[in-house]
Order: sequence, then C-alpha cells, then structure tokens
Amino acid sequence: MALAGVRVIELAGLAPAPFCGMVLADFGARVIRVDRTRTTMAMDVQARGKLSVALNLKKPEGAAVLRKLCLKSDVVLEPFRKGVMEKLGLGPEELLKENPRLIYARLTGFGQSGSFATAAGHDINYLAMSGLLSKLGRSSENPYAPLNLVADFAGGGLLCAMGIVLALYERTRSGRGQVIDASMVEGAAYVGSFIWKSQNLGLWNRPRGHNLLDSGAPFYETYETADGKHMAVGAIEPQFYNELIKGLGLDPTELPLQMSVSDWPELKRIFTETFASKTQAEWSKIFDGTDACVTPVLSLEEVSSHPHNRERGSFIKDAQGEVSPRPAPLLSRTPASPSSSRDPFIGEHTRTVLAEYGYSSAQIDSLLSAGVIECKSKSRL
Ligand SMILES: C[C@H](CCC[C@H](C)C(=O)SCCNC(=O)CCNC(=O)[C@H](O)C(C)(C)COP(=O)(O)OP(=O)(O)OC[C@H]1O[C@@H](n2cnc3c(N)ncnc32)[C@H](O)[C@@H]1OP(=O)(O)O)[C@H]1CC[C@H]2[C@@H]3[C@H](O)C[C@@H]4C[C@H](O)CC[C@]4(C)[C@H]3C[C@H](O)[C@]12C
Repeated sequence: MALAGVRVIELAGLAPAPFCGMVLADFGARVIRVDRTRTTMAMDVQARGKLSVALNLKKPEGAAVLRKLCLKSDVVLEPFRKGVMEKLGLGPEELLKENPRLIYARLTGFGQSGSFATAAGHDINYLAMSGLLSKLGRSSENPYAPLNLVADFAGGGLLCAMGIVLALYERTRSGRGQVIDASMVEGAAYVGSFIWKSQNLGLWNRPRGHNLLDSGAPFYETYETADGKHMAVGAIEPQFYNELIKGLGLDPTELPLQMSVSDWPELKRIFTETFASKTQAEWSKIFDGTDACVTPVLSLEEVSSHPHNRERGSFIKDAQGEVSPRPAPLLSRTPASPSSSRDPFIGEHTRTVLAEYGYSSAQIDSLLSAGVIECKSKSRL
C-alpha cells in the first residue's frame, strides 16, 4: 500500500482527526490512536485499522511515553484547542527538537493564530466563518449546513491528510519534518475556491436559493416521486437538458426557455408535478444510462446494492457485517486495503505498542500500576 511503513500517532479527537487517521490507515500507514485512560467507550467511529494505546498525558510519565512514541514515528496528529499540547510539554518545538523528521499535524477549527484561535467551535461555526455557509440553503430559509461534511471532513480531515502526505513527500528530499497548521475555516474555504473564482461568471449574483447550483434552477434540483422517494436532476448543458425534457415526456415547444430565470418557478412547478406522477423505480427505468443527468436519490441502505456501485465494489463489508464506503480513490498498483477487523478496544494495544517502541515488560507493568497507562483485552471487558 502507498503509505506502508509510515507510523502515525493520532491523539484521540472528535470527528475530523479520526477521519484523517482512518484515511492514512486505509492506505497502509500504521496508525496508533492515543486514548485517554478511564474511558470505557471509544468516541471514534472511524477507527478502522487503528491500534489503541490508553495513556494519561496529564501525568509527566505519560507525556514522556508520548515523547518516546513520537521519537520513532513519522507523524503526530493532534486535534486539540491551541495551546493544549504546549501545556503538556508536547508542543512542536519540543517534539521536533527530539525528532527533526517528525511531521506534526495540528487540526483545529480556527488555526494556530488569530483572535479566535483558542475558542471552542464545531463544523457549523467553521463553515460559517469560511463564507460558504452564507451560500448554502434554500430561498427564504436560513443558511443550512450540509451535515458536518464540509468543514470537519473535506476542509478538515481530508486536507489535513493531504498536508501530511505532502510533508512526507517533501521529507524524502529534505530529510526534515515540519508543522502543519490545518484550520478547518481555511480548509473549507479552500474546498470552496470555485465559489470565489466563479463570481465573475454571474453564477452567484442572485440571493441564496435563486442561482444555478443552489436549488434556484429547476434543472438542478431534487423532486419527489409518486412513492415518496426522490430523483436528483443535474441537467445543466442544453443537450442534457433536452434529454431531461424528452424523458419527462414534455413538449419543449410548450415550455419556457431553460435559461429564462424569471420562468424558473413555473418550470419547477411543471417538473414537480411531472415527477410526482411516477415512482422512483419507474423514473430510473426511463433515465438510467441516458445523458439526462437524472439519478435516483439513494438511501445509505440502498447504495451498496445499486447495480453500478455493486459492479465497481464501491462499498465494503467488515467482519461485523457493517457496510461502509471503500477508500477512494483507487490506485492501480497500490490500492488501499482497509482492515476488515473490528475497531480496537481502548487500550487494547498498549502493551504491544509500548514493547514495540522499546519498553520492557517491567517498565510497562510499572506504568500500569502507576495509572499512567491502561491495558485492556477483549476478555477483560
Ligand atoms: C459525532 C459527534 C461529534 C460531532 C462533531 C462535530 C460536529 C465537530 O464539528 S468536531 C470538530 C470539533 N472541533 C475541533 O476538533 C477543533 C479543534 N479542537 C477544539 O477546538 C477542541 O478540542 C474542542 C472545542 C473540540 C473540544 O474542547 P475541549 O475543551 O473539550 O478540549 P480541548 O481544549 O481541546 O482540550 C483537551 C483536553 O483533554 C486533555 N487530554 C487529551 N487527551 C488526553 C489524554 N490521553 N490524557 C489526559 N488528558 C488528555 C488535554 O490535556 C486537554 O486538557 P485541558 O483542557 O486541561 O488542557 C460526537 C460528539 C459527542 C459524541 C457522543 C458522546 O460522546 C456520547 C457517546 C460516547 C460513546 O463513547 C459513543 C456514542 C456517543 C453517543 C458519542 C457519539 C458521537 O461520537 C458524538 C455524538
């Protein structure tokens, strides 16, 4: 796998950093998640392929263990508020001094500087601060955050993973590590570069919900079908729009012109009425394989059995029978090979990992009895 041999220490966090760690693990990195002690259940639902070490970083001996892990690792990934790692004596200055090859990834909402740097926040706040949230939502409704996908995952976890891979690549030339300041506000904004760069095209001149791609246009919308399901329509270009009209069984001479914005509400009414006349399966039969850019809106339960996704193996099942998306993108020679094992219990690998990083059994037992680490096995849960 592409990242085979890369050792990552991931400090347990909420959602973006666990995703970043999972992506790295899926592509072959050995990811060791450092969990807090005295925690019964892991918060990490993106733990595929990771190991878990339970370590109390508030104790100096615990911080010393982390330093030792970082000494022989390639990447440390931390998801805390600015200043938390420095308070523990685990800031980049200290760790990079000890291991100049270390890549120190800091995944936060507001970044490591600026007046908001130490403030709490979640995806919706970062999205709001990126400017993008102001563009999201239907006309006459408040801005609407599309789950926590944009800031937490696209602008946060994923761009942080890219930063790590870039830094690993650069290190092959310089031999040196570096600090990655991954701000989710900036990551989300960057993901939205198209919005900034396309402003002169007039794509966003009208109020929210009245533009081409924000549910203003009737040919870029979702419609309810006779069975209460939905179809997604993305027929922008005229040749694809013509296919849409053909599939809907409408007479183009009786319709307003596609790009007549003032007629969009009327066109939307006609499309709404038409889509409501057949079930999703019936519309799929009409549109599947055409250039009309019309697809069924599938539920999470339906996607893996859709013929196209099934043919490509786009979804995988783990040992527990849980279905999830296969890692993307597909690399031809070194594709990801996601673990199919169950997620680790907190502290399940403390002993193995510490031994691997040079701790003797006696040292591990002493850390254990001092409450610095915890070791759990399946049988003890
Ligand atoms: C799915 C839910 C999550 C939703 C995600 C949400 C939408 C997001 O946007 S996540 C992005 C959040 N922002 C960031 O990550 C930006 C960077 N981080 C921060 O700004 C902050 O960390 C913070 C604001 C997110 C949190 O601030 P907080 O004050 O709590 O923490 P910090 O200041 O960073 O300091 C950390 C302190 O902890 C100490 N620490 C850390 N590690 C250790 C260690 N190993 N040992 C000792 N100490 C340690 C560190 O030293 C700091 O100490 P100090 O403060 O003294 O300095 C999920 C949200 C809730 C989940 C559910 C819930 O948990 C209950 C169940 C739990 C169960 O296990 C699973 C099911 C749950 C229902 C669970 C389900 C989901 O996971 C949630 C719903």
